[in-house]
Amino acid sequence: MSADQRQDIPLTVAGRVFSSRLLVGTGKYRDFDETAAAVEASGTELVTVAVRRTNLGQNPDEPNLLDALPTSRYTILPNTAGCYTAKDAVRTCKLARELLDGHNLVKLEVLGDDGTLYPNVVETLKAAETLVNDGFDVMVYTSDDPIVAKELERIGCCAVMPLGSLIGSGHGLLNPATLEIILEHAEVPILVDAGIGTPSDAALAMEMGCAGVLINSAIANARQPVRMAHAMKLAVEAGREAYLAERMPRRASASPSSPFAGRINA
Ligand SMILES: CC(=O)[C@@H](O)[C@H](O)COP(=O)(O)O
Repeated sequence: MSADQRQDIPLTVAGRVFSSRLLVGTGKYRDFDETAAAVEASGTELVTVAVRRTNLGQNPDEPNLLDALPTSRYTILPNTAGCYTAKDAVRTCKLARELLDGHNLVKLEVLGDDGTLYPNVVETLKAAETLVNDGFDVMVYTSDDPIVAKELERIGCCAVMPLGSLIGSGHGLLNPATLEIILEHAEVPILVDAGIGTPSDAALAMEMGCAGVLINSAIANARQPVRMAHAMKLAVEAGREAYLAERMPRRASASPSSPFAGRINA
């Protein structure tokens, strides 16, 4: 391997090493059995859970997601879905830390409104700073603004997660140009979070050099979620391989597959 070839180092987030680059959300499934089957088929090791919507032991009389997704097998990534202020998001992360015995890896998302679920970057920056200062390892959902992404990195977030498109929209990567700028300047892992609709979207994000992708709706809302989870696994792996292999250059003109020189009867 020549020195300038891309190296296949595993995904590392805040010192934790993961062999899968696919992160999976746990909302929108029919029940915990379907969640567990899809999560298994995805090959993920990192599963995100909305603390405000999912029972992780807060309600002892109801089914606990951690029985379906044991922490011995999966790293749980509590997220602050449903929080619209920095204050709420920080409180939710502290609750998660208590429920999960001091676990400090969280996914911060502070939303702007119900209609778009677009991140409120002002509140996100505030919450990120508070959480980092309080010892949390913060993976942060944000807009695809390169300046905001860099600022979140400066604050000390361990991974930055720009949206591909709106949460649950399935529109894929609507703005690859800004994602490219974020990737060019990043010194922490960049993972696309939200909007992936189909495996080709996930593969494209990986081909561009994203460290991983987080997918919920495209798997849970597929007609066959378990099958789609497997398809997403393959797409993320293929996209990563393509990134490492480095694609051919795009050319303005045609280039014959077999050379003209030495043609029979030329
Ligand atoms: C599950 C999660 O944490 C969210 O960030 C979001 O739901 C992911 O987006 P999609 O549902 O569009 O994949």
